[in-house]
Amino acid sequence: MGEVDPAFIQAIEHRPKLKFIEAEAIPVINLSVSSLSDTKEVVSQIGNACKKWGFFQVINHGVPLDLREKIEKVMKQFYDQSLEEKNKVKKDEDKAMGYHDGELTKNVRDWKEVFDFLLHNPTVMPASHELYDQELLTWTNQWPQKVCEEYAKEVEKLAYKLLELISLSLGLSANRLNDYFKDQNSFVRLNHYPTCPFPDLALGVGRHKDGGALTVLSQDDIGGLEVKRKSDGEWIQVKPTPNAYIINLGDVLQVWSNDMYESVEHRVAVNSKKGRFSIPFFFLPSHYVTVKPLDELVNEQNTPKYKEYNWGKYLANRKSSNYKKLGVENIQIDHFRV
Ligand SMILES: O=C(O)CCC(=O)C(=O)O
Ligand SMILES: [Fe+2]
Repeated sequence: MGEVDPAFIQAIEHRPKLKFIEAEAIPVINLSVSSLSDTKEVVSQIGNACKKWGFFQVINHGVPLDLREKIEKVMKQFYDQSLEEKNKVKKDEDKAMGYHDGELTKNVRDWKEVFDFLLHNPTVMPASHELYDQELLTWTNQWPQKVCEEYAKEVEKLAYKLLELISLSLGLSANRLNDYFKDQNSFVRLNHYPTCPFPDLALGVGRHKDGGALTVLSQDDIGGLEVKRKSDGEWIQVKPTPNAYIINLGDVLQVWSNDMYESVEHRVAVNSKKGRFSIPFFFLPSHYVTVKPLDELVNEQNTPKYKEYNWGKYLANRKSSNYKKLGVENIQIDHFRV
């Protein structure tokens, strides 16, 4: 990744900013509750953060710190290997999970390398994104490491806790959304953003919205994640908070909530001095789930704003654009707007 390869260059309007305005920080929410009134307060903070930002951070989240440190160590060891070694567990159009260093976001290459692994190994998925094709297949993990499995299970617990709090914040019962995750496609990504000689031209991950329900992200102390502020479209840095998790809502929650909450655009800036690591857990429904605005949240005045769609097909469609440069934009939730 040494030379200035034009494949990495962002269009001028999407290049990272060199100067940031002083901005109000993304809310930090303390999840440790000891009473019903504490829970109510947390639910209200989460609801407000979901409406205002689509992003928040959580502390006292219950994921053991030593496990997080262990997976960070394993991740660094993995990326320290030669490209030849890493390519032994490469993912491609047939193998959905594994290593890759050539992913694209919106047809521009990202300055990053990734390693993906499933929470549930194996996981059932549609064989293709074509709606007529009913064939299913299984996704499986490569390079299984015990610590990866343990970490994913702990973050899954946090994801359910957040799902329940979000559900309450929408005025629903705590477990209203849980059944959609019975055979979930959730996976963890180990992101490495190497130092970049032209950080003013490239991005670690180009602007995008996460397609799933929720993302539970651990970042190191380098910084680089930027969120598009809903009020004015400014890019705001998410300053690292030690041991916190960053939570953002994905397209599925936007649709379920019928736009009460939105999946907000974000991107990752890189830098020329230090590499950065981050670990998102993408909390994704089961492949057969039909995503549509929840019946409880629509009525005659507030009619459904989205057509229903099949989650597995949506995911398969997104995956198919990760490596190939397409002549068209890849699938976006706005394509399902009524
Ligand atoms: O590395 C980060 O901070 C965010 C990564 C991200 O947005 C993603 O992988 O979807
Ligand atoms: Fe993302």
